[in-house]
Amino acid sequence: MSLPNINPTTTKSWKSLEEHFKTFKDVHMKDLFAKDSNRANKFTIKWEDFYVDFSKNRITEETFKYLLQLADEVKLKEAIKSQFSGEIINKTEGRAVLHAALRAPEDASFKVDGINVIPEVFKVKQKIESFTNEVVNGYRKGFTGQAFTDIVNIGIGGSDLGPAMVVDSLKYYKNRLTTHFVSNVDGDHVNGIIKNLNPETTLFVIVSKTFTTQETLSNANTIKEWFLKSAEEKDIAKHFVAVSTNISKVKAFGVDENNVFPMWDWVGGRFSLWSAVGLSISLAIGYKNFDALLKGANKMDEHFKSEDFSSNIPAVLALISIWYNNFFKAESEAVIPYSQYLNQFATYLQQGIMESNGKSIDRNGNTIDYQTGTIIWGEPGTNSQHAFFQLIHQGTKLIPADFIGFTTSLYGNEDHQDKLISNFLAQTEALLNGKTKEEVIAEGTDEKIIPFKVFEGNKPTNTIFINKLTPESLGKLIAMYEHKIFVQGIIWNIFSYDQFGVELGKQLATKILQEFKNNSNNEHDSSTVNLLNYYKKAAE
Ligand SMILES: O=P(O)(O)OC[C@H]1O[C@H](O)[C@H](O)[C@@H](O)[C@@H]1O
Repeated sequence: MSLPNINPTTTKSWKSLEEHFKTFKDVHMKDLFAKDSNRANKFTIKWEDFYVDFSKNRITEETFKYLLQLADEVKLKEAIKSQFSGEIINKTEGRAVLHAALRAPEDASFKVDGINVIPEVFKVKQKIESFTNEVVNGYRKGFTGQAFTDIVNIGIGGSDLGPAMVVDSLKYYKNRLTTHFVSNVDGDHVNGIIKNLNPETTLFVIVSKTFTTQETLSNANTIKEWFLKSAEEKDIAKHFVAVSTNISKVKAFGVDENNVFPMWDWVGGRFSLWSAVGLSISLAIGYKNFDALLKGANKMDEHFKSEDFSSNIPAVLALISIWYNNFFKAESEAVIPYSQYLNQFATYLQQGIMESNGKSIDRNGNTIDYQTGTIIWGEPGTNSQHAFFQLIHQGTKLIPADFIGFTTSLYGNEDHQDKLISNFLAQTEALLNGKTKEEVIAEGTDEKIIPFKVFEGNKPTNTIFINKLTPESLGKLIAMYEHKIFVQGIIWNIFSYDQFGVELGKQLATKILQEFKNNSNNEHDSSTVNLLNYYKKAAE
């Protein structure tokens, strides 16, 4: 079996969707709701502690039927099987894509080159667990015999965004340790963090799948130098641990062999928080909570693998997004969590979604003539209501949005929770219905400003209502978006698991850095030459 290779625009369902779309331009969702009192029930999926209402979309049963046909025609079922069976679906890098194996139960089997990887996964999980317990309980000590108080995760991209987002999102569950994240090569980032730290009680977790990333190695070296101002070389073993596939480079850096947490090339960086890359998560909230996060993701994996596409949450969300991206030509999508703790969620998703599906070459190596990768952005409600919601409500662009909310608040403050959720519900209602000219007039509005107060409505949203923000529900939510990414990559017929687009800038930066060092000049365009000279002069 190999990954299907079908240009979506050549399918029957795509043609049906094109025709169907022509009849759809003037359809207002308000009328669809008026016509069918059962619409909300028809377009809602209830699963475990998730309530996913996708009825506030510009779709009818006919649209949904064609979208589901599209999933069949591009052979989505087969593609899911290919992924879960450990096939080399990341063809351009010659790798399997098995982040789902990281959260599978011990009796599962995920084979890479005929070998089940689960025993190896569990060996590392056990190492994460015992290491976490030793640090959290204060048994593992620093070079002056004190327990650790602070953890610093040094990594970037997938080695930073996932752990940073989860630690922040689950801070309600945090233990006595304080976790920091250093990612940017901007020296102000690392210096700003270490200046407040005590080297005697700080544990550094260097996370880099390749252990060649400029930012991470620079930050790790800067921290090592700072550490050695108060400690000796032999103390490094007590304070530095590393997560990587590149064991020899880790050792060369000075990390003790026992402090290396391996990962595997069948885990993509942006899908790696479930591996030892999530060590900082485990340290911050305890292993049990980390494991619950994994269990949640595993439940979503099972749902995605086995559920019919018509009630399969990631598949449905992916298909609806295709409808807007490829037919309505929507340029971006917003993710609006009604939880301040999910502040970093959209930033995290940006890497997952845009690094995976920001591709313009299909699986045959040909240039694509349809739109792929959605642009993703967002901020928590209610803050975002007071910032960019104006444009979603009354701007010229169509911005489909996912609204994510929790029925129960963590601290149980009902007054705030009712206010939060009334906003959560009111916004999607307002985006759906808008406000007509007649309604504006009826409010006694001054005639001169009537047009400015009209809301067209008809703005699509998905409501993802979850019982409570817990490690398990967050695991489900993240995995939901991971699978949405997969489905869209399959439909667009692209390779979602490489990221060659980030290489060129890195190569040129290395060249320019060399020029700074040698005080030499390579050939550049005139703009870059001017900028280089401007910087050199300023830095003199
Ligand atoms: O974990 P590392 O090997 O240090 O890589 C960190 C990041 O850098 C690269 O530029 C990739 O674009 C990311 O996908 C990756 O997560």
